[in-house]
Amino acid sequence: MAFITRQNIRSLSSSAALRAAIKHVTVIGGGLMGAGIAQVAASTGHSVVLVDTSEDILKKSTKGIEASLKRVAKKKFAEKPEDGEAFVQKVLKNISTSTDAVSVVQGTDLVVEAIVENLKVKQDLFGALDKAAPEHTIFASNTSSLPIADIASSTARLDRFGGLHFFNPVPMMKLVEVIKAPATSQQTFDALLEFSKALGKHPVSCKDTPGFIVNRLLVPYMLEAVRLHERGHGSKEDIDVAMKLGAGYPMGPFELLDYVGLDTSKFIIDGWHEKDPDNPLFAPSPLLNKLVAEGKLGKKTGEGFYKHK
Ligand SMILES: CCCCCCCCCCCCC[C@H](O)CC(=O)SCCNC(=O)CCNC(=O)[C@H](O)C(C)(C)COP(=O)(O)OP(=O)(O)OC[C@H]1O[C@@H](n2cnc3c(N)ncnc32)[C@H](O)[C@@H]1OP(=O)(O)O
Ligand SMILES: NC(=O)c1ccc[n+]([C@@H]2O[C@H](COP(=O)([O-])OP(=O)(O)OC[C@H]3O[C@@H](n4cnc5c(N)ncnc54)[C@H](O)[C@@H]3O)[C@@H](O)[C@H]2O)c1
Repeated sequence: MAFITRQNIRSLSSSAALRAAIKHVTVIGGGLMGAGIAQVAASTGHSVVLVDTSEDILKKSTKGIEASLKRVAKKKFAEKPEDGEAFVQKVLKNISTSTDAVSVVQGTDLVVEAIVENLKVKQDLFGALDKAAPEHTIFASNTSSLPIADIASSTARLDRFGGLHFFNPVPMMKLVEVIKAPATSQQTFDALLEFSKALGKHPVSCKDTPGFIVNRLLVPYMLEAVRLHERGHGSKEDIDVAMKLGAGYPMGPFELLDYVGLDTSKFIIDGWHEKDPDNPLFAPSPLLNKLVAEGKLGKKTGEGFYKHK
């Protein structure tokens, strides 16, 4: 049985206030991840502004969100398709779009950044947003591989900055890694945990260490798969089948690389190579570099390791 103390009441009311606080969410980057995060936040009753660099990209993001919502609705409202259509329209109404991040963050409780995996670009973005966003606004990055503390260093709100690492495809994947950097306040961390739960996700707590939990284990595995293939010790098809049928993974490593995006994969591996140049695991992959140079970025461009419809 828990005793009610003044401190308990204070922390209960502050966590209730935090829960109530995150209503307006700005998602920056309308690509694979940002569109998914915006969709899930809007589906759970948040008011969302999705930001990208052009109207054309935002139109594509909105079309993708609508298609994904229709897949969700088809399952959820199998018996009553008209309720499914109403659900799709209601969720879409919760999302607006903009190309002006600085002006939209003026009315937001939480910024979730999901732009290109490049430290300088992320720092520049957050540096500009920091000057425009209200005091209470929490900043979070969906980075796969960069230290949260390094991204946050371009702002003056280190205590209100954390990591929210979602998984692809966001509407289907239940996990969110919530990252507490050394300067992230407990209140911010709790608010991010609560927000993840409000999205219907399962949060796990992570320290700000390379790759957090999942990518610390997943990236070396993916790297070894590419090396195995480059050494001529297995075709990509056989490696994929082996990991699906032998290890029970839903996708093989080459299918997953195409799904994640080869550009994003290259950013991750190049960044780790730059930090740890003597580690042979992180050495550049001629095969990956060739595909990226040819614009074959995986599922999103129609071709990567495989051709996609
Ligand atoms: C040497 C140099 C090499 C470089 C290496 C560098 C490595 C770097 C790589 C690290 C990348 C890290 C990236 C990131 O930080 C972390 C990640 O996100 S890792 C990715 C995690 N994701 C996965 O592992 C996904 C695995 N796949 C799956 O779980 C499934 O395949 C799937 C995607 C859910 C799809 O399921 P399938 O059964 O295969 O296919 P279906 O099409 O039948 O779908 C099933 C079911 O799901 C519904 N659905 C699927 N997608 C969506 C969607 N986007 N929106 C809505 N609904 C969706 C679909 O409708 C089906 O529903 P049903 O018909 O069953 O009712
Ligand atoms: N792809 C994955 O599986 C995956 C999974 C988890 C995390 N992540 C991380 O999420 C982030 C985004 O990855 P993604 O796969 O969605 O990339 P993506 O290339 O699909 O989308 C990135 C989007 O950001 C936009 N953008 C770039 N700079 C911008 C800026 N300054 N302002 C506004 N928009 C900008 C681009 O136009 C693009 O639409 C990366 O940090 C990545 O590491 C990716």
